[in-house]
Amino acid sequence: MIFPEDFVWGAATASYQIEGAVKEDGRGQSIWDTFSHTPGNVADGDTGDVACDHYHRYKDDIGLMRELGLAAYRFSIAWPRIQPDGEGSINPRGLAFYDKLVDELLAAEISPYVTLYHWDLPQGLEDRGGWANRDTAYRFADYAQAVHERLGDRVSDWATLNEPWVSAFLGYGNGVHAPGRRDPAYAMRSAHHLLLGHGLAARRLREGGAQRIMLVVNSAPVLTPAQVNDPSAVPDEADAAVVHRIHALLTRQFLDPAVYGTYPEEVIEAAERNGGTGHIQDGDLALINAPIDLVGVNYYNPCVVEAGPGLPADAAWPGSEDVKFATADAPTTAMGWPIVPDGLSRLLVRLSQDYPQVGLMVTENGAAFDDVLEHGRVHDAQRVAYLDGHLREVWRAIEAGADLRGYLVWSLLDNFEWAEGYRRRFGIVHVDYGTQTRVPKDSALWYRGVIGRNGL
Ligand SMILES: N=[N+]=NCCCCNC(=O)[C@@H]1[C@H]2[C@H](O)[C@@H](O)[C@H](O)[C@@H](CO)[C@@H]12
Repeated sequence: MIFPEDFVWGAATASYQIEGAVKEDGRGQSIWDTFSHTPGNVADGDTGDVACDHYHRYKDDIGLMRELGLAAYRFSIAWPRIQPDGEGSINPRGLAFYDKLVDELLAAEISPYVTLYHWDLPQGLEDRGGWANRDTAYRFADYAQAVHERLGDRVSDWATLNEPWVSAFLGYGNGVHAPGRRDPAYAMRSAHHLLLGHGLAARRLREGGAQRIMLVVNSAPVLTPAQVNDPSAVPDEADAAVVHRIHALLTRQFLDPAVYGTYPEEVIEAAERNGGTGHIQDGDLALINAPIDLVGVNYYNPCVVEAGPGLPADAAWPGSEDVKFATADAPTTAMGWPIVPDGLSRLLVRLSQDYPQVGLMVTENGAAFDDVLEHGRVHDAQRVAYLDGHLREVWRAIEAGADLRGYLVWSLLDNFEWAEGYRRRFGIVHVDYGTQTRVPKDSALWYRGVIGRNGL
């Protein structure tokens, strides 16, 4: 299986998950600093205070990327390093770090893919309502413009947001993520304001001459248990309705406004039942519908649903009250997520058909397994099998006509896995957090071969 000649092979990380140095060079506090330091929120009381110490080790990490033959590296910029309180003057030392990072990547002939927001909102903005406050969307656009003005001469690929669904519904809905708020109306408002921030920022980036702009979403094929292993299975009417609605709430809620400037009716209905639609102002959808070049797809597993009793009220997301989230008849990763490789090709083909105007890139795909470092090696055969299986599906989606531009494995390094802390390892490179020693796992060596052959 040989991929297109210009197919982009890379890896992805995020600022709060790898940088550490949370009080260095004028960095302000983020909602994840607050959340992780609040007892009970993160497994084992872990925080991102040190993480992979990437802030100090970025040159060596880029050397690792070069040895693996990566063509691209997706990283996020910590907004609190750029504007410690989320607005106003720019912190030159914060911006200088990313300036050096970009130059080091270019010197290693690695293309920088910048994510402007990967969940570490400045705490000052959260104190003023966070994403539930419409003004945050405008502050995000200001921040995006300031970063692009400094890096736009060397960075061609820009993602505005990473997974707005997670920011809104895990951050403001069920509180599993920062800022840990549990209010379905706030979640609906936050989803809209995140999208508004995307649209406003995308316009500023385009005005500044950005070459490629993308919105990165966590997405999944929404399937009934029978459909997981039998694509020809026909759901009954109740299950079909639930599948349609959850697809609208998980994926279309974000891609329809961004690509078409419309909301699915299921989103309006969910908002009407959770605080109303007063936050959706005339003209907002036109602002959100800023032209983008790509959709970044983060895929881990399918979303398996059937009609039935929903999650408990404090865990349900608006619109999912009568939805039973089912298990798939499939092996699982250390996160308990089902391993269903063809879910990726089914998703990519569906997105290419629903949004033919934009290209696609797999901006995250990977798995956590209970890795063991022994005699200086990590024989992570399960991760090799996971990546191999999913890459075969990426190839199949391309063969089926999807405009797939590249694949970025999640993640380059073991890192701070949000509410799971450091107990879950997604990296193709092992990190010993006590010594900060990096050891490429077998999956990294395997991935290097895939890149060298441009295929499987
Ligand atoms: N069932 N189930 N769940 C599917 C996943 C729920 C949404 N979480 C993600 O997609 C996060 C994405 C994030 O960008 C990255 O920062 C995270 O480290 C990875 C791994 O967690 C993934």
